[in-house]
Amino acid sequence: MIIAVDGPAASGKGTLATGLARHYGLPHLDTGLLYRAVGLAVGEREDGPEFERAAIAAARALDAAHLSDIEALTSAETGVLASRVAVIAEVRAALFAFQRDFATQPSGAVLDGRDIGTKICPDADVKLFIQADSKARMERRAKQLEQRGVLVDRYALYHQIEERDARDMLNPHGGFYKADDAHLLDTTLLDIEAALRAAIEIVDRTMALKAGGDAS
Ligand SMILES: Nc1ncnc2c1ncn2[C@@H]1O[C@H](COP(=O)(O)OP(=O)(O)O)[C@@H](O)[C@H]1O
Ligand SMILES: Nc1ccn([C@@H]2O[C@H](COP(=O)(O)OP(=O)(O)O)[C@@H](O)[C@H]2O)c(=O)n1
Repeated sequence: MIIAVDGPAASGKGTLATGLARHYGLPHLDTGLLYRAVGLAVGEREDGPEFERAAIAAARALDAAHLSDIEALTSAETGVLASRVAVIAEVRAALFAFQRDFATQPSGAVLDGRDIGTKICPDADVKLFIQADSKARMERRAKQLEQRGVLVDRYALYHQIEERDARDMLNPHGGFYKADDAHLLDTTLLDIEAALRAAIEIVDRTMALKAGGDAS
């Protein structure tokens, strides 16, 4: 079984993907980490040919060693860098095979990101599109960073998230929209347990329908 989980920044897709992977005993790939690793490798530079060249080279050279510094990878600044490298078609192409191979391993898999249901796994068995209102998402991300001891400027964080969401939605190579066959799950009013229960229900119902069973 392949489960695709997409959604905007801090909507809770990683938390849900982790929970679904645990529930169904599937491996999980957080594809945002790949873009973050490329962004981190390039570092702060102005947009332009040099930035593009460095990003493409970093994407082609990416390996597991680049995914270990979780603190640097998950910072809000690295998130913005990730969204800047993510608009480069060659970067997305360089990361495609790794994601596709992960998705199609015999065990099945859960992947979360922006384009899993549209581009990486249009054939996924179950697609979830996670949504939550932007204030809730900012507050969740702020708390997540504060728990790690990061000093958070909520005003700046809100704008970083908005900037990133806008870039992702307009990304001509990104595929960041809800696939027609994706199930929308709004987690604004759900805590983590309730959101996971709802996601499991969707997966079970979808798989039962596929098997020709009656899930009602
Ligand atoms: N339904 C929820 N209610 C409250 N907090 C949540 C919920 N889902 C996730 N979180 C918290 O919000 C933060 C961001 O969640 P995460 O799964 O990393 O988002 P994403 O992968 O979409 O960026 C984490 O600290 C997580 O524990
Ligand atoms: N499948 C993916 C995953 C991430 N990304 C890009 O990488 C950035 C960081 O993704 P992420 O999933 O780690 O970010 P959060 O939603 O966790 O904040 C996104 O803002 C996108 O620009 C992408 O283009 N495609």
